[in-house]
Amino acid sequence: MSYVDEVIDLVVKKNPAEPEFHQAVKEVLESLRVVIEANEEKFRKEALLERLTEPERQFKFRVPWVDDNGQVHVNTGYRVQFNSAIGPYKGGLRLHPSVNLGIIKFLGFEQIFKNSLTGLPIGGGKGGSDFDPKGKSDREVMAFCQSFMTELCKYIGADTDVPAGDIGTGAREIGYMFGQYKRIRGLYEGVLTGKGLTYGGSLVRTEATGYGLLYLTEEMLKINGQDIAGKTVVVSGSGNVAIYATEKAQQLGAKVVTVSDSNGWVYDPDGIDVAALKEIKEVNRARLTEYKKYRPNSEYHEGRGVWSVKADIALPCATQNELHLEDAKALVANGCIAVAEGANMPTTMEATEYLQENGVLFAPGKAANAGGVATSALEMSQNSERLSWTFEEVDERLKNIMVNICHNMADAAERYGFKGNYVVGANIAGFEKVVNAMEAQGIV
Ligand SMILES: NC(=O)C1=CN([C@@H]2O[C@H](COP(=O)(O)OP(=O)(O)OC[C@H]3O[C@@H](n4cnc5c(N)ncnc54)[C@H](OP(=O)(O)O)[C@@H]3O)[C@@H](O)[C@H]2O)C=CC1
Ligand SMILES: O=C(O)CCC(=O)C(=O)O
Repeated sequence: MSYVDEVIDLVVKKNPAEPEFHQAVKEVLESLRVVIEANEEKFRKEALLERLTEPERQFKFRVPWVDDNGQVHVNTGYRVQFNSAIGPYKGGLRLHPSVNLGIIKFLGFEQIFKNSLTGLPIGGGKGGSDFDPKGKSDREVMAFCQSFMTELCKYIGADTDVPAGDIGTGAREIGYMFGQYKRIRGLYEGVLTGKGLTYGGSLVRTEATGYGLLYLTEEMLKINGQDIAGKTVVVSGSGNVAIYATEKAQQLGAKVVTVSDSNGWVYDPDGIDVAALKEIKEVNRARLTEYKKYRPNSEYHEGRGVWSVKADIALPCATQNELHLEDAKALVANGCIAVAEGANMPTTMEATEYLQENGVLFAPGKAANAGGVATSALEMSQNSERLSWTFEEVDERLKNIMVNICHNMADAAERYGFKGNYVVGANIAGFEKVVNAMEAQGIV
Protein backbone atom coordinates (compact mmCIF):
# COMPACT_ATOMS: atom_id res chain seq x y z
CA MET A 1 0.00 0.00 0.00
CA SER A 2 1.32 3.49 -0.76
CA TYR A 3 2.39 5.72 2.11
CA VAL A 4 -0.41 8.21 1.31
CA ASP A 5 -3.11 5.50 1.46
CA GLU A 6 -1.61 4.07 4.64
CA VAL A 7 -1.75 7.44 6.39
CA ILE A 8 -5.28 8.19 5.17
CA ASP A 9 -6.41 4.83 6.62
CA LEU A 10 -4.57 5.55 9.86
CA VAL A 11 -6.19 8.98 10.24
CA VAL A 12 -9.66 7.48 9.75
CA LYS A 13 -8.92 4.73 12.28
CA LYS A 14 -7.37 7.01 14.88
CA ASN A 15 -10.01 9.74 14.61
CA PRO A 16 -13.36 7.94 14.30
CA ALA A 17 -16.56 9.96 13.77
CA GLU A 18 -14.69 12.98 12.41
CA PRO A 19 -15.78 12.96 8.74
CA GLU A 20 -14.83 16.56 8.00
CA PHE A 21 -11.29 15.96 9.31
CA HIS A 22 -11.01 12.80 7.18
CA GLN A 23 -12.22 14.77 4.15
CA ALA A 24 -9.69 17.57 4.63
CA VAL A 25 -6.78 15.15 5.14
CA LYS A 26 -7.83 13.07 2.15
CA GLU A 27 -8.14 16.07 -0.12
CA VAL A 28 -4.69 17.37 0.83
CA LEU A 29 -2.81 14.06 0.82
CA GLU A 30 -4.41 12.83 -2.43
CA SER A 31 -3.29 15.95 -4.21
CA LEU A 32 0.21 15.73 -2.72
CA ARG A 33 0.67 12.18 -3.98
CA VAL A 34 3.11 13.23 -6.70
CA VAL A 35 5.39 15.04 -4.22
CA ILE A 36 5.15 12.39 -1.54
CA GLU A 37 5.76 9.48 -3.88
CA ALA A 38 8.94 11.18 -5.10
CA ASN A 39 10.24 11.18 -1.50
CA GLU A 40 8.32 8.18 -0.15
CA GLU A 41 11.13 6.34 1.59
CA LYS A 42 12.46 9.40 3.38
CA PHE A 43 9.04 10.71 4.44
CA ARG A 44 7.98 7.27 5.68
CA LYS A 45 11.14 6.90 7.76
CA GLU A 46 10.59 10.35 9.25
CA ALA A 47 6.86 9.58 9.81
CA LEU A 48 6.32 12.96 8.24
CA LEU A 49 2.66 12.52 7.31
CA GLU A 50 1.81 10.96 10.68
CA ARG A 51 3.30 14.04 12.35
CA LEU A 52 1.55 16.41 9.95
CA THR A 53 -1.88 14.88 10.61
CA GLU A 54 -1.53 14.66 14.41
CA PRO A 55 -2.13 18.00 16.20
CA GLU A 56 0.76 19.11 18.38
CA ARG A 57 -1.78 19.74 21.16
CA GLN A 58 -5.53 20.00 21.65
CA PHE A 59 -7.65 21.40 24.45
CA LYS A 60 -11.30 20.65 25.23
CA PHE A 61 -12.92 22.44 28.14
CA ARG A 62 -16.14 23.26 29.97
CA VAL A 63 -17.65 26.71 29.44
CA PRO A 64 -20.36 27.46 32.03
CA TRP A 65 -22.23 30.77 31.74
CA VAL A 66 -25.40 32.37 33.12
CA ASP A 67 -28.20 33.73 30.89
CA ASP A 68 -30.30 36.86 31.54
CA ASN A 69 -32.84 34.83 33.54
CA GLY A 70 -30.27 33.34 35.88
CA GLN A 71 -30.24 29.96 34.13
CA VAL A 72 -26.85 28.27 33.95
CA HIS A 73 -25.75 26.79 30.59
CA VAL A 74 -22.75 24.61 29.78
CA ASN A 75 -20.99 24.64 26.42
CA THR A 76 -17.83 22.89 25.24
CA GLY A 77 -14.76 24.91 24.21
CA TYR A 78 -11.94 23.73 21.92
CA ARG A 79 -8.53 24.90 20.79
CA VAL A 80 -6.44 22.72 18.51
CA GLN A 81 -2.80 23.79 18.15
CA PHE A 82 -2.03 21.87 15.00
CA ASN A 83 1.37 22.87 13.69
CA SER A 84 3.89 25.51 14.76
CA ALA A 85 6.67 24.76 12.25
CA ILE A 86 6.59 28.18 10.63
CA GLY A 87 5.23 30.40 13.40
CA PRO A 88 2.87 30.77 16.38
CA TYR A 89 -0.45 28.93 15.97
CA LYS A 90 -2.89 31.16 14.14
CA GLY A 91 -6.55 30.59 13.26
CA GLY A 92 -10.05 31.63 14.16
CA LEU A 93 -12.62 30.67 16.79
CA ARG A 94 -15.91 29.31 15.47
CA LEU A 95 -19.06 29.75 17.57
CA HIS A 96 -21.82 27.61 16.10
CA PRO A 97 -24.00 24.76 17.45
CA SER A 98 -22.49 22.37 14.88
CA VAL A 99 -18.96 22.71 16.34
CA ASN A 100 -17.26 19.53 17.53
CA LEU A 101 -13.64 18.35 17.72
CA GLY A 102 -13.65 16.96 14.17
CA ILE A 103 -14.78 20.27 12.68
CA ILE A 104 -12.11 22.17 14.59
CA LYS A 105 -9.47 19.66 13.50
CA PHE A 106 -10.44 19.94 9.82
CA LEU A 107 -10.24 23.72 10.07
CA GLY A 108 -6.92 23.61 11.96
CA PHE A 109 -5.43 21.22 9.41
CA GLU A 110 -6.46 23.45 6.48
CA GLN A 111 -5.06 26.44 8.33
CA ILE A 112 -1.51 24.96 8.31
CA PHE A 113 -1.28 25.11 4.51
CA LYS A 114 -3.29 28.32 4.14
CA ASN A 115 -1.05 30.17 6.56
CA SER A 116 2.03 28.82 4.80
CA LEU A 117 0.69 30.10 1.46
CA THR A 118 0.47 33.66 2.81
CA GLY A 119 4.28 33.75 3.02
CA LEU A 120 3.99 35.10 6.58
CA PRO A 121 5.35 33.42 9.74
CA ILE A 122 2.19 31.82 11.15
CA GLY A 123 1.50 28.21 12.15
CA GLY A 124 -1.89 26.49 12.04
CA GLY A 125 -4.55 26.33 14.77
CA LYS A 126 -8.29 26.66 15.24
CA GLY A 127 -10.80 26.72 18.06
CA GLY A 128 -14.36 27.46 19.02
CA SER A 129 -17.40 26.22 20.83
CA ASP A 130 -20.88 24.79 20.25
CA PHE A 131 -22.29 28.03 21.71
CA ASP A 132 -24.76 29.80 19.39
CA PRO A 133 -24.56 33.61 19.61
CA LYS A 134 -27.71 33.92 17.49
CA GLY A 135 -30.67 35.20 19.49
CA LYS A 136 -28.57 35.92 22.60
CA SER A 137 -28.41 39.35 24.24
CA ASP A 138 -25.09 41.24 24.33
CA ARG A 139 -24.84 40.44 28.07
CA GLU A 140 -25.28 36.73 27.41
CA VAL A 141 -22.65 36.78 24.66
CA MET A 142 -20.32 38.63 27.05
CA ALA A 143 -20.94 36.06 29.80
CA PHE A 144 -20.08 33.24 27.42
CA CYS A 145 -16.98 34.98 26.00
CA GLN A 146 -15.62 35.78 29.46
CA SER A 147 -16.07 32.21 30.63
CA PHE A 148 -14.56 30.83 27.40
CA MET A 149 -11.50 33.10 27.72
CA THR A 150 -11.08 32.33 31.42
CA GLU A 151 -9.99 28.85 30.35
CA LEU A 152 -8.50 29.62 26.92
CA CYS A 153 -6.16 32.31 28.28
CA LYS A 154 -3.99 29.60 29.86
CA TYR A 155 -2.93 28.31 26.45
CA ILE A 156 -2.56 31.37 24.21
CA GLY A 157 -0.32 34.45 23.93
CA ALA A 158 0.99 36.94 21.39
CA ASP A 159 4.00 34.73 20.59
CA THR A 160 2.44 31.30 21.10
CA ASP A 161 -1.12 31.15 19.77
CA VAL A 162 -3.18 34.03 18.39
CA PRO A 163 -6.90 33.29 17.77
CA ALA A 164 -9.26 35.45 15.68
CA GLY A 165 -12.83 35.42 14.32
CA ASP A 166 -14.65 32.81 12.25
CA ILE A 167 -18.34 31.87 11.94
CA GLY A 168 -20.23 33.47 14.83
CA THR A 169 -17.18 35.33 16.14
CA GLY A 170 -17.01 38.96 15.04
CA ALA A 171 -15.78 42.24 16.50
CA ARG A 172 -18.19 42.07 19.47
CA GLU A 173 -17.00 38.63 20.60
CA ILE A 174 -13.30 39.44 20.03
CA GLY A 175 -13.74 42.59 22.15
CA TYR A 176 -15.24 40.69 25.10
CA MET A 177 -12.55 38.01 24.86
CA PHE A 178 -9.72 40.55 24.66
CA GLY A 179 -11.05 42.36 27.74
CA GLN A 180 -11.13 39.14 29.74
CA TYR A 181 -7.64 38.05 28.60
CA LYS A 182 -6.19 41.40 29.67
CA ARG A 183 -7.99 41.24 33.00
CA ILE A 184 -6.73 37.75 33.88
CA ARG A 185 -3.25 37.77 32.35
CA GLY A 186 -2.51 41.44 32.98
CA LEU A 187 -1.03 41.75 29.50
CA TYR A 188 -1.94 44.29 26.84
CA GLU A 189 -0.68 42.36 23.85
CA GLY A 190 -1.72 41.22 20.40
CA VAL A 191 -3.15 37.94 21.61
CA LEU A 192 -6.19 38.14 19.31
CA THR A 193 -6.66 39.63 15.86
CA GLY A 194 -9.78 41.21 14.44
CA LYS A 195 -9.71 43.64 17.36
CA GLY A 196 -11.52 46.99 17.26
CA LEU A 197 -9.55 49.91 15.84
CA THR A 198 -9.42 51.69 19.22
CA TYR A 199 -7.55 48.86 20.94
CA GLY A 200 -5.01 47.46 18.49
CA GLY A 201 -7.05 46.28 15.52
CA SER A 202 -5.90 46.70 11.95
CA LEU A 203 -7.63 48.62 9.20
CA VAL A 204 -8.85 46.25 6.46
CA ARG A 205 -9.11 43.16 8.74
CA THR A 206 -12.91 43.38 8.60
CA GLU A 207 -12.90 43.48 4.80
CA ALA A 208 -9.83 41.28 4.28
CA THR A 209 -11.22 37.81 3.60
CA GLY A 210 -13.84 39.03 1.12
CA TYR A 211 -11.56 41.56 -0.55
CA GLY A 212 -8.72 39.03 -0.72
CA LEU A 213 -11.05 36.50 -2.32
CA LEU A 214 -11.79 38.95 -5.10
CA TYR A 215 -8.15 39.97 -5.57
CA LEU A 216 -7.26 36.32 -6.09
CA THR A 217 -10.28 35.66 -8.32
CA GLU A 218 -9.44 38.68 -10.46
CA GLU A 219 -5.84 37.47 -10.88
CA MET A 220 -6.89 33.88 -11.63
CA LEU A 221 -9.21 35.16 -14.35
CA LYS A 222 -6.48 37.43 -15.70
CA ILE A 223 -4.00 34.52 -15.95
CA ASN A 224 -6.65 32.73 -17.97
CA GLY A 225 -7.37 35.64 -20.30
CA GLN A 226 -10.62 36.77 -18.63
CA ASP A 227 -11.75 40.00 -16.99
CA ILE A 228 -13.95 40.18 -13.89
CA ALA A 229 -15.67 43.39 -14.99
CA GLY A 230 -19.11 42.75 -16.42
CA LYS A 231 -19.41 39.25 -14.95
CA THR A 232 -22.44 38.00 -13.02
CA VAL A 233 -21.61 36.46 -9.64
CA VAL A 234 -23.50 34.23 -7.22
CA VAL A 235 -22.45 34.45 -3.57
CA SER A 236 -23.63 32.21 -0.72
CA GLY A 237 -23.68 33.32 2.91
CA SER A 238 -24.33 36.80 4.22
CA GLY A 239 -21.76 37.08 6.97
CA ASN A 240 -18.36 38.75 7.11
CA VAL A 241 -16.83 37.00 4.11
CA ALA A 242 -19.93 37.21 1.89
CA ILE A 243 -20.56 40.90 2.60
CA TYR A 244 -17.07 42.10 1.72
CA ALA A 245 -16.75 39.69 -1.22
CA THR A 246 -19.94 41.23 -2.59
CA GLU A 247 -18.67 44.75 -1.95
CA LYS A 248 -15.32 44.20 -3.70
CA ALA A 249 -16.86 42.26 -6.61
CA GLN A 250 -19.14 45.21 -7.30
CA GLN A 251 -16.23 47.68 -6.96
CA LEU A 252 -14.42 45.64 -9.62
CA GLY A 253 -17.37 45.97 -11.99
CA ALA A 254 -19.09 42.60 -11.49
CA LYS A 255 -22.75 42.17 -10.50
CA VAL A 256 -23.53 39.98 -7.49
CA VAL A 257 -27.11 38.72 -7.69
CA THR A 258 -27.48 36.40 -4.67
CA VAL A 259 -26.67 36.04 -0.98
CA SER A 260 -28.00 33.48 1.51
CA ASP A 261 -28.24 32.50 5.16
CA SER A 262 -29.08 29.22 6.84
CA ASN A 263 -32.83 29.79 6.31
CA GLY A 264 -33.02 31.00 2.71
CA TRP A 265 -31.59 33.10 -0.09
CA VAL A 266 -32.09 36.36 -1.90
CA TYR A 267 -32.05 36.98 -5.65
CA ASP A 268 -31.63 40.61 -6.63
CA PRO A 269 -31.54 41.01 -10.44
CA ASP A 270 -30.23 44.58 -10.12
CA GLY A 271 -27.26 43.56 -7.96
CA ILE A 272 -27.13 43.13 -4.18
CA ASP A 273 -27.42 46.40 -2.26
CA VAL A 274 -24.38 46.13 0.04
CA ALA A 275 -25.45 49.03 2.29
CA ALA A 276 -28.78 47.29 2.94
CA LEU A 277 -27.03 43.98 3.55
CA LYS A 278 -24.68 45.57 6.09
CA GLU A 279 -27.55 47.23 7.90
CA ILE A 280 -29.51 43.97 8.10
CA LYS A 281 -26.60 41.72 9.11
CA GLU A 282 -24.02 43.90 10.86
CA VAL A 283 -26.23 46.47 12.58
CA ASN A 284 -29.56 44.73 13.19
CA ARG A 285 -28.29 41.10 13.33
CA ALA A 286 -31.48 40.22 11.46
CA ARG A 287 -32.47 37.59 8.85
CA LEU A 288 -32.40 37.96 5.07
CA THR A 289 -36.21 38.05 4.95
CA GLU A 290 -35.69 41.75 5.77
CA TYR A 291 -33.92 42.42 2.45
CA LYS A 292 -37.13 42.78 0.44
CA LYS A 293 -38.09 45.81 2.55
CA TYR A 294 -35.05 47.62 1.13
CA ARG A 295 -35.29 46.20 -2.41
CA PRO A 296 -38.88 45.47 -3.47
CA ASN A 297 -37.70 44.04 -6.85
CA SER A 298 -35.73 41.26 -5.16
CA GLU A 299 -36.96 37.74 -4.40
CA TYR A 300 -36.60 35.78 -1.14
CA HIS A 301 -36.71 31.96 -1.26
CA GLU A 302 -36.69 29.53 1.66
CA GLY A 303 -34.02 26.77 1.64
CA ARG A 304 -31.04 26.43 -0.69
CA GLY A 305 -30.91 27.59 -4.31
CA VAL A 306 -28.07 30.02 -4.96
CA TRP A 307 -26.18 27.61 -7.26
CA SER A 308 -29.14 27.21 -9.62
CA VAL A 309 -28.97 30.88 -10.65
CA LYS A 310 -27.22 31.57 -13.97
CA ALA A 311 -23.83 33.19 -13.34
CA ASP A 312 -20.27 33.41 -14.65
CA ILE A 313 -18.62 33.13 -11.23
CA ALA A 314 -19.64 31.34 -8.01
CA LEU A 315 -18.26 32.32 -4.60
CA PRO A 316 -19.30 29.95 -1.79
CA CYS A 317 -18.85 32.04 1.39
CA ALA A 318 -21.01 30.31 4.05
CA THR A 319 -19.74 27.00 5.41
CA GLN A 320 -18.25 23.56 4.67
CA ASN A 321 -19.87 21.18 2.18
CA GLU A 322 -22.46 23.67 0.94
CA LEU A 323 -21.79 23.12 -2.79
CA HIS A 324 -22.65 19.56 -3.82
CA LEU A 325 -22.28 17.58 -7.06
CA GLU A 326 -25.81 18.54 -8.20
CA ASP A 327 -24.95 22.21 -7.63
CA ALA A 328 -21.74 21.85 -9.63
CA LYS A 329 -23.74 20.33 -12.49
CA ALA A 330 -26.18 23.26 -12.40
CA LEU A 331 -23.31 25.78 -12.43
CA VAL A 332 -21.64 24.10 -15.40
CA ALA A 333 -24.93 23.83 -17.29
CA ASN A 334 -25.42 27.56 -16.75
CA GLY A 335 -22.00 28.43 -18.20
CA CYS A 336 -20.09 29.20 -14.98
CA ILE A 337 -16.38 29.77 -15.71
CA ALA A 338 -14.91 30.11 -12.19
CA VAL A 339 -15.51 29.02 -8.61
CA ALA A 340 -13.45 30.52 -5.77
CA GLU A 341 -13.99 29.36 -2.19
CA GLY A 342 -14.51 32.14 0.36
CA ALA A 343 -15.52 29.59 3.00
CA ASN A 344 -13.38 26.69 4.25
CA MET A 345 -14.01 23.48 2.27
CA PRO A 346 -17.45 24.60 0.98
CA THR A 347 -17.23 22.37 -2.12
CA THR A 348 -17.47 18.60 -1.74
CA MET A 349 -14.70 16.53 -3.34
CA GLU A 350 -17.08 15.16 -6.01
CA ALA A 351 -18.28 18.66 -6.87
CA THR A 352 -14.70 19.95 -7.08
CA GLU A 353 -13.71 17.14 -9.42
CA TYR A 354 -16.76 17.72 -11.62
CA LEU A 355 -16.03 21.44 -11.90
CA GLN A 356 -12.39 20.83 -12.79
CA GLU A 357 -13.23 18.11 -15.31
CA ASN A 358 -15.60 20.54 -17.00
CA GLY A 359 -13.03 23.29 -17.39
CA VAL A 360 -14.22 25.54 -14.56
CA LEU A 361 -11.36 27.48 -12.93
CA PHE A 362 -11.37 26.40 -9.30
CA ALA A 363 -9.57 28.26 -6.49
CA PRO A 364 -9.54 26.26 -3.23
CA GLY A 365 -10.31 28.01 0.07
CA LYS A 366 -6.85 27.63 1.52
CA ALA A 367 -5.62 29.96 -1.23
CA ALA A 368 -8.72 32.00 -2.03
CA ASN A 369 -9.73 32.95 1.54
CA ALA A 370 -6.20 33.40 2.90
CA GLY A 371 -6.57 37.19 2.87
CA GLY A 372 -8.24 37.15 6.31
CA VAL A 373 -5.47 35.36 8.13
CA ALA A 374 -2.82 37.24 6.12
CA THR A 375 -4.24 40.54 7.33
CA SER A 376 -4.38 39.10 10.84
CA ALA A 377 -0.65 38.50 10.54
CA LEU A 378 -0.28 42.14 9.44
CA GLU A 379 -2.25 43.10 12.57
CA MET A 380 0.26 41.09 14.64
CA SER A 381 3.13 42.99 12.99
CA GLN A 382 1.50 46.35 13.75
CA ASN A 383 0.89 45.29 17.37
CA SER A 384 4.53 44.24 17.74
CA GLU A 385 5.83 47.57 16.51
CA ARG A 386 3.02 49.47 18.32
CA LEU A 387 2.07 51.31 15.13
CA SER A 388 -0.98 51.39 12.87
CA TRP A 389 -0.71 51.39 9.12
CA THR A 390 -3.14 53.26 6.83
CA PHE A 391 -6.02 51.55 5.05
CA GLU A 392 -4.24 51.96 1.71
CA GLU A 393 -1.01 50.42 3.02
CA VAL A 394 -2.70 47.33 4.46
CA ASP A 395 -4.94 46.94 1.43
CA GLU A 396 -1.99 47.10 -0.93
CA ARG A 397 -0.08 44.50 1.09
CA LEU A 398 -3.19 42.29 1.08
CA LYS A 399 -3.54 42.60 -2.68
CA ASN A 400 0.14 41.72 -3.23
CA ILE A 401 -0.17 38.69 -0.97
CA MET A 402 -3.24 37.41 -2.86
CA VAL A 403 -1.65 37.97 -6.27
CA ASN A 404 1.46 36.09 -5.07
CA ILE A 405 -0.62 33.21 -3.75
CA CYS A 406 -2.36 32.99 -7.09
CA HIS A 407 0.91 32.78 -9.01
CA ASN A 408 2.51 30.41 -6.50
CA MET A 409 -0.37 27.94 -6.75
CA ALA A 410 -0.42 28.20 -10.55
CA ASP A 411 3.38 27.74 -10.77
CA ALA A 412 3.47 24.79 -8.35
CA ALA A 413 0.72 23.03 -10.32
CA GLU A 414 2.61 23.55 -13.56
CA ARG A 415 5.94 22.45 -12.05
CA TYR A 416 4.45 19.05 -11.22
CA GLY A 417 2.59 18.62 -14.52
CA PHE A 418 -0.89 19.67 -13.32
CA LYS A 419 -1.22 22.99 -15.16
CA GLY A 420 -4.44 24.76 -14.19
CA ASN A 421 -5.18 22.43 -11.24
CA TYR A 422 -5.08 24.98 -8.42
CA VAL A 423 -6.12 22.45 -5.77
CA VAL A 424 -2.93 20.50 -6.39
CA GLY A 425 -0.93 23.72 -6.79
CA ALA A 426 -2.11 25.29 -3.52
CA ASN A 427 -1.54 22.11 -1.53
CA ILE A 428 1.96 21.61 -2.92
CA ALA A 429 2.99 25.25 -2.45
CA GLY A 430 1.67 25.27 1.16
CA PHE A 431 3.17 21.86 1.97
CA GLU A 432 6.69 22.53 0.68
CA LYS A 433 7.42 25.33 3.14
CA VAL A 434 5.95 23.54 6.16
CA VAL A 435 7.83 20.32 5.42
CA ASN A 436 11.06 22.19 4.92
CA ALA A 437 10.65 23.88 8.33
CA MET A 438 9.61 20.64 10.04
CA GLU A 439 12.61 18.77 8.70
CA ALA A 440 15.00 21.56 9.72
CA GLN A 441 13.65 21.45 13.29
CA GLY A 442 14.21 17.73 13.81
CA ILE A 443 11.85 15.06 15.13
CA VAL A 444 9.38 17.18 17.12
N1 LIG B 1 -14.09 35.58 8.87
C1 LIG B 1 -12.94 35.30 8.29
O1 LIG B 1 -12.02 36.12 8.30
C2 LIG B 1 -12.72 34.02 7.58
C3 LIG B 1 -13.74 33.11 7.40
N2 LIG B 1 -13.54 32.00 6.66
C4 LIG B 1 -14.62 31.04 6.42
O2 LIG B 1 -15.68 31.69 5.72
C5 LIG B 1 -16.93 31.09 6.05
C6 LIG B 1 -17.89 32.17 6.55
O3 LIG B 1 -17.33 32.79 7.70
P1 LIG B 1 -17.81 34.24 8.20
O4 LIG B 1 -18.39 35.00 7.08
O5 LIG B 1 -16.70 34.80 8.97
O6 LIG B 1 -18.94 33.83 9.22
P2 LIG B 1 -20.25 34.65 9.65
O7 LIG B 1 -20.67 34.05 10.92
O8 LIG B 1 -20.01 36.09 9.57
O9 LIG B 1 -21.28 34.26 8.49
C7 LIG B 1 -21.56 32.94 8.18
C8 LIG B 1 -22.61 32.90 7.09
O10 LIG B 1 -22.77 31.56 6.65
C9 LIG B 1 -24.07 31.07 7.01
N3 LIG B 1 -23.95 29.73 7.59
C10 LIG B 1 -23.19 29.38 8.65
N4 LIG B 1 -23.33 28.09 8.94
C11 LIG B 1 -24.22 27.62 8.06
C12 LIG B 1 -24.78 26.35 7.84
N5 LIG B 1 -24.47 25.29 8.60
N6 LIG B 1 -25.66 26.24 6.82
C13 LIG B 1 -25.98 27.31 6.04
N7 LIG B 1 -25.48 28.54 6.21
C14 LIG B 1 -24.61 28.69 7.20
C15 LIG B 1 -24.58 32.04 8.03
O11 LIG B 1 -26.01 32.03 8.04
P3 LIG B 1 -26.78 32.19 9.45
O12 LIG B 1 -26.56 33.61 9.85
O13 LIG B 1 -28.18 31.85 9.12
O14 LIG B 1 -26.13 31.20 10.36
C16 LIG B 1 -23.98 33.34 7.58
O15 LIG B 1 -24.68 33.88 6.51
C17 LIG B 1 -16.60 30.00 7.05
O16 LIG B 1 -16.36 28.79 6.35
C18 LIG B 1 -15.28 30.47 7.66
O17 LIG B 1 -14.54 29.41 8.21
C19 LIG B 1 -12.35 31.75 6.04
C20 LIG B 1 -11.31 32.61 6.19
C21 LIG B 1 -11.37 33.75 7.05
O1 LIG C 1 -7.53 35.65 11.00
C1 LIG C 1 -7.24 34.57 11.50
O2 LIG C 1 -6.35 34.42 12.30
C2 LIG C 1 -7.97 33.31 11.14
C3 LIG C 1 -8.93 33.36 10.02
C4 LIG C 1 -9.51 32.00 9.87
O3 LIG C 1 -10.01 31.45 10.82
C5 LIG C 1 -9.41 31.30 8.61
O4 LIG C 1 -8.56 31.64 7.79
O5 LIG C 1 -10.19 30.35 8.39
